[in-house]
Amino acid sequence: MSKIRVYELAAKLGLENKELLARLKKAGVEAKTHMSMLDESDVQQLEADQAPKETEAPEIEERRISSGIIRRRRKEKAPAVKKEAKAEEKAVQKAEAEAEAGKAPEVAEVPAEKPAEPRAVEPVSAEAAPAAEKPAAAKEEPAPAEPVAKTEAEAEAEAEAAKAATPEETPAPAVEEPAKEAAPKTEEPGPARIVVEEPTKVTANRAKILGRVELPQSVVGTPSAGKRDRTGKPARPAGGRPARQVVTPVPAPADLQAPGKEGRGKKKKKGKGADQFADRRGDRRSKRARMEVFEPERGERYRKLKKASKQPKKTEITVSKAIKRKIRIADAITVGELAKRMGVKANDLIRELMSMGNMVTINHPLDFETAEILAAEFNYEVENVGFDEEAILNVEADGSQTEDKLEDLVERPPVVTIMGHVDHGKTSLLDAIRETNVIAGEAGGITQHIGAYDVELDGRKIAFLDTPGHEAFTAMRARGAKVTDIVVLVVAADDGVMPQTKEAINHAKAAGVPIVVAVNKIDKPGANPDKVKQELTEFELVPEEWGGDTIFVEVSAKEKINIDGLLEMILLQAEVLELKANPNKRASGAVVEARLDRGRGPVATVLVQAGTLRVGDPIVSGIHWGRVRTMINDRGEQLKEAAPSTPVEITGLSGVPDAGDTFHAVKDEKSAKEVAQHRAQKLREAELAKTSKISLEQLYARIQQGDVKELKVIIKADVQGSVEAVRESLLKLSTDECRLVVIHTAVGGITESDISLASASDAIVLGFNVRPEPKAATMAEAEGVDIRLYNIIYDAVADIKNAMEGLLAPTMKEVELGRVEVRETFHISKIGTIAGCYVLEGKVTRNAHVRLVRDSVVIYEGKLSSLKRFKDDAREVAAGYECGIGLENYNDIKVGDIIEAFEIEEVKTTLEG
Ligand SMILES: Nc1nc2c(ncn2[C@@H]2O[C@H](COP(=O)(O)OP(=O)(O)OP(=O)(O)O)[C@@H](O)[C@H]2O)c(=O)[nH]1
Repeated sequence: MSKIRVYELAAKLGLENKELLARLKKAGVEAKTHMSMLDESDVQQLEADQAPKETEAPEIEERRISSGIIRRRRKEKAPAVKKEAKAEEKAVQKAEAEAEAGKAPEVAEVPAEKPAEPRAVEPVSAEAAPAAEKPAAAKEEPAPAEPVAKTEAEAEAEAEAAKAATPEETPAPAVEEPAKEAAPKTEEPGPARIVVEEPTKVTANRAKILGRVELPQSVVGTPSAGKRDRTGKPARPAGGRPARQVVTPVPAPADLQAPGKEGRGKKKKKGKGADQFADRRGDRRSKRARMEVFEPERGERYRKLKKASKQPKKTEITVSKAIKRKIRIADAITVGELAKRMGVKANDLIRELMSMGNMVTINHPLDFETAEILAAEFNYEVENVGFDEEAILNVEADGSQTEDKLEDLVERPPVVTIMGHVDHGKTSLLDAIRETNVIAGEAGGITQHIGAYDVELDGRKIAFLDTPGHEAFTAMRARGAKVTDIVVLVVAADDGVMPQTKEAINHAKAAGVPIVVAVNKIDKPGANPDKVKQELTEFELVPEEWGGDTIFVEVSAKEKINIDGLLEMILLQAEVLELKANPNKRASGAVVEARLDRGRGPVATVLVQAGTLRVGDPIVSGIHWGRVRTMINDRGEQLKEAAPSTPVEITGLSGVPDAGDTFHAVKDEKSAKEVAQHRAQKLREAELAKTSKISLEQLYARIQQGDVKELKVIIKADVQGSVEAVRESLLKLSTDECRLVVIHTAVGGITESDISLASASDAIVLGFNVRPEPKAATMAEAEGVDIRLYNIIYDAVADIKNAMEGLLAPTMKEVELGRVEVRETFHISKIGTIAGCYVLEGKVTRNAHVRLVRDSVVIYEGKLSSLKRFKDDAREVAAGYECGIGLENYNDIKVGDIIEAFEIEEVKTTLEG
């Protein structure tokens, strides 16, 4: 090498340009910048200058920590490296001393470098190795690339310390392994894999060297030291410096830890969170590294443990605490939700429910009781935290008023509904009453038709509901309102008892409301009140003069004859009923009718049944709530308050409630809103649940549960004879467990009125050779009313008997295909009558079963003999098309008849509720 630039040399020596420049300057070599050129002589001069200093440089602070452990701290940076190296030699020194002889020449080659020059670590020490072995028996494996301190002087100087240290070191064979690893690494550093510290000599003892890795850390305590620590690798020269191959006597663990702590402390001060973590991580790693070095067994254990902890845990079946086994539900819960809360499979719940006789799906809502029983099976408890509406409304659980103290009760006017057959004079009678008995002192108010009104007779009031007819009456009852105290049954004296008269009687009886009979139109020439009385005895309405207890009043609505007499009798009946209410509490009652007024918003006519309603009262009705804004009566008078049995029209509700909804005045608007919202929620749930009314399928289960003590039946048939025959047969089926009660019978198709009665009374409807009117069928479906249609009385009786015994066989269910109207008929000789039809809805198929219905009565049931579209045979004809239909063996088809097409499907009886 002839010439070299400063930076090249610096790189070669692993020094900073600056540092090298400084050294050069010191050595008297002129070099200005890193680009300056140096001669060989310059370099030698530099080396010469450095060499002697080396020996002095090492300045080590030594402290004996415990027997055999000496902590050394380097005081200066650069030179320290060498010092340590030398200092550490202890273990080696002897070896060195001897080895020197052999080594010297080698080292001599590079004497100039010694001053601090790193040296390419080459397979140098082949020779050194054996030498090293000698001194420290424990230290085998002379590191080939080992840099070693060589200077004799040093070696000697340290010999002493070394001796002291050796005994300790030797016994640590574990150190050897890491040492091996360390070795190659030392080679890597720096561009010029230099390592050797000049003054030192090659030592064999590199096994320990590995451990030394720690020492520099402790000594330097710089961040870079921390890093080294973390990787667990041997020290790497920071900034490209050669690693210091320092052999320390066995580093004391305490000593080792200290630097780590220090480092951490420093970082904390810097306040760098991320660093802290990194540091901690590093610390942990170094700890492990140490563990591996010093406690291999423990390290192994640690690894195993770690491995074990990573393995996925096996699922353990745990039994939750008692408190967790309590499920809080609000009134109802679906099967799926309950399963989820209990942490069991929904299928298991469904299986359990099936074993309890309930066929349900995952979305089936369970009421509190069922949920409670079910949960108990799984060791869970169910708590009903449902919204306590009753408490807010101050009513009993069944919706009735809470018991008032006797002294609080005062007499209240009766509430009357007028019923009767069409045209028997209901409206006329209502008008007559109203006109003749206006409340005294009325100051010319304009009559308002608010759906109810009250009249006064001798200071005693009577409230009349303005919507005559049993349909409205029962509709209200079906909604839960028990409004009417007395039914006035209007029967035209010239007409007598008619079908609707009968219906009205049955509806009133089903509601348990007493009847006052008004025999109307007595002014008519053909009037025969006695005939009416006679006819009514059939219905257990026997006049008092004939020994019965029914009040009969003969009136003429048209001529206003005996209207007061009727009122008198109504009041008399009311007295018997001892109608009382407590006016001194928050009002409650029923909605008689309601509508949306363009100007005033929702308007409702309510009948106060208890308490006193005042303007400004917060109220809730159905799913609506609000505050009473205005209150008027049927005479258009503004009222401030309304006492029991007063019908008033109010505004202020948030929406239009339904007729028959109850209303309650509550403490404040907030409560009103809460109740309304809760009801809306329940309504949605009910929609989902669609709990049906009683049906034959569930009759047995319900009898068993004690739910059903009597089965109410409505019988409709094509002829009176059938009605009677069925009634007789059914009544004989009554048992101790379940009594059969026929609440209504009539000839004719099944009407909406029948369905509404069945719905209100939880009855089933039996039809013999009759069909439900289309609207009635829809209503029955909506209300969940069970309609059973038969052709043969025996079948009906057998079905009910079996149902009561839980033996209801699979039943044949009709699947309706379509309805066809007969619009024309043609008689074709030899073939018979062909009906020209129009398919109203659904479809009719060639193989369908059909039923010919005339006025809701089944005239024929059988099969089609032909189905044609124009002249062609058709397999099916859909709604909106015309077709020609012939019926098998039946020709008496008439225009206006309805042909119902259906298929028969067998349905297994289920116990699903
Ligand atoms: N002669 C006579 N006719 C009466 C009497 N009451 C009602 N009418 C007549 O009977 C017919 C029917 O009377 P409404 O009051 O409409 O009978 P309704 O029962 O209300 O009839 P619907 O509303 O159709 O159910 C009317 O033409 C009345 O004028 C009465 O006391 N005497």
